[in-house]
Amino acid sequence: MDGKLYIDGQWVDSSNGDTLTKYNPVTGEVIGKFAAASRDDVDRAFDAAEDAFQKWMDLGSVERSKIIYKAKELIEENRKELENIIIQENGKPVKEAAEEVDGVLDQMQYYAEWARKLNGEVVEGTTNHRKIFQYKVPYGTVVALTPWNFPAGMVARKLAPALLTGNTVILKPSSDTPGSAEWIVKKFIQAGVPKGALNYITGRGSVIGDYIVEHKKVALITMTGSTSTGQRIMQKASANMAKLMLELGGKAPFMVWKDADINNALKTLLWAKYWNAGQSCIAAERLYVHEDIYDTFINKFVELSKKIVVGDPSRADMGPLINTTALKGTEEVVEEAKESGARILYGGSKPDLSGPYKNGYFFLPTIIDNVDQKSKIFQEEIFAPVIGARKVSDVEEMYSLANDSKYGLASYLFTKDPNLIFEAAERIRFGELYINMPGPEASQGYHTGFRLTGQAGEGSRYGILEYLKIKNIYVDYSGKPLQINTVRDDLFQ
Ligand SMILES: NC(=O)C1=CN([C@@H]2O[C@H](COP(=O)(O)OP(=O)(O)OC[C@H]3O[C@@H](n4cnc5c(N)ncnc54)[C@H](OP(=O)(O)O)[C@@H]3O)[C@@H](O)[C@H]2O)C=CC1
Ligand SMILES: O=C(O)[C@H](O)CO
Repeated sequence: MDGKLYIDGQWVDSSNGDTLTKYNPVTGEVIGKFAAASRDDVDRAFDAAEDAFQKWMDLGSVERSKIIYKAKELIEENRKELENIIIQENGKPVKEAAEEVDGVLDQMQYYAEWARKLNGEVVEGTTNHRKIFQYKVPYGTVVALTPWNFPAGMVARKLAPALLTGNTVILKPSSDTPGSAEWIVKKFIQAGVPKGALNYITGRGSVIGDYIVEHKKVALITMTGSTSTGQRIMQKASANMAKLMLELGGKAPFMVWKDADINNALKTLLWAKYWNAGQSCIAAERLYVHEDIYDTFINKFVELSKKIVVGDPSRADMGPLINTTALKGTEEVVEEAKESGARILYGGSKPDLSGPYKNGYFFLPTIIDNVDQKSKIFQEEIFAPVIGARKVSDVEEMYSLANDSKYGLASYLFTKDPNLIFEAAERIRFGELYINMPGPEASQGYHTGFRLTGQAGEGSRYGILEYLKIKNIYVDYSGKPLQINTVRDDLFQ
């Protein structure tokens, strides 16, 4: 990581020389420093994005897609470098880092394929010689704010569609993971994105974030992160009525009915809970199991969770939490659960690791039983390898508990009953329901949520259309004198 900003085609330090420090979550050691952008840097990035817009839009989607395909090729050729950065700055185990890069490539391919397929419509006007041309046009300058949990995947998911559709971009990644974003930006530049069309700035959201999202030149803000930050962005963005795409918190219910294929359900739960150490917006956060199979299912889940290997990324099944704040927050939630009478069936603390991993931000897989539906464990996004469990006895109870959440992104159901499958599809109020299968969301699916999970969505035709506005051009080509009822014709005689 060079730790510089990329503004108007130049790699530069922050104009006031300020920097931030990045730590390795596996060892707690310093990885390096990176620039903390000033307001002046932000202004210059917006000016550059605005200046580059017309030319970038005029290039056309086919030429823009060639650049995205090229960037994809460059990422693929050098993918090990990106995997290593993800491992170092996020702490992901080797296999998860490789999987994330697969996802990056898939998204680049998917979005590039949309070139020349995003056409507007010609609509009939009030007479046969009048038409309304509904153009699909880019918004202008897109601000992309990305999180640390998928530090490369989220960057690709925002850059590729924003650029393909002809918008110019200012990317600001999480201060916990600037390295992956910087590396990907370099590949886009190498692939031919012209100066100003893509700008990259770093700096603490709490310091520079308001200034960015309130900026008078922002047209669209796409952000993935916490609901509280999303709400703040929404307030601030109202200053300029920027279009918002906000992918925020989740609290996925994982429902296991009495007729479920237990092994498939357990395998999926191991993934849905421990993938990225529970730090994903689609992570299983609440386990509702039918009473007839509850004890068997939970006991097996505890036994399997004990076998999850943490520590050395080259052999671990699960990595650490992202930083000390996340670790402390998780410890507090578990303590609170204990005090409220819940039972810790397994985990509940840091693992006992030695050597370089001793100071890493690891937390054991943690399963908590006897959890009250109204408790923090069942209501707040925990974002850690911690899950609360509860018995259910009938379907109404299951739907009502599952839907009882302020978040509404992903949900899971395991059953062999076709009636239950179709009924759940109607009754579950979540943007995604995974039935008898694991996630994550596909590039061709629309990743969106109900309630406090946010606004708009990403992926699929619906997601890419979020980056385009509809402009209406009304034309009369009859060549005849106009008849306007409220304007007297005799004025023209
Ligand atoms: N839905 C999801 O996938 C994610 C959910 N989360 C949830 O959020 C919690 C906290 O994580 P955290 O990293 O603090 O998430 P944030 O929501 O604070 O950060 C997400 C992104 O927004 C930026 N940001 C922060 N504050 C502002 C602001 N005022 N204006 C503009 N941009 C801002 C961040 O930059 P910076 O890093 O510099 O603050 C980062 O790039 C997690 O524990 C988890 O519960 C987090 C990440 C992803
Ligand atoms: O935000 C997330 O956590 C990703 O979309 C993975 O599902």
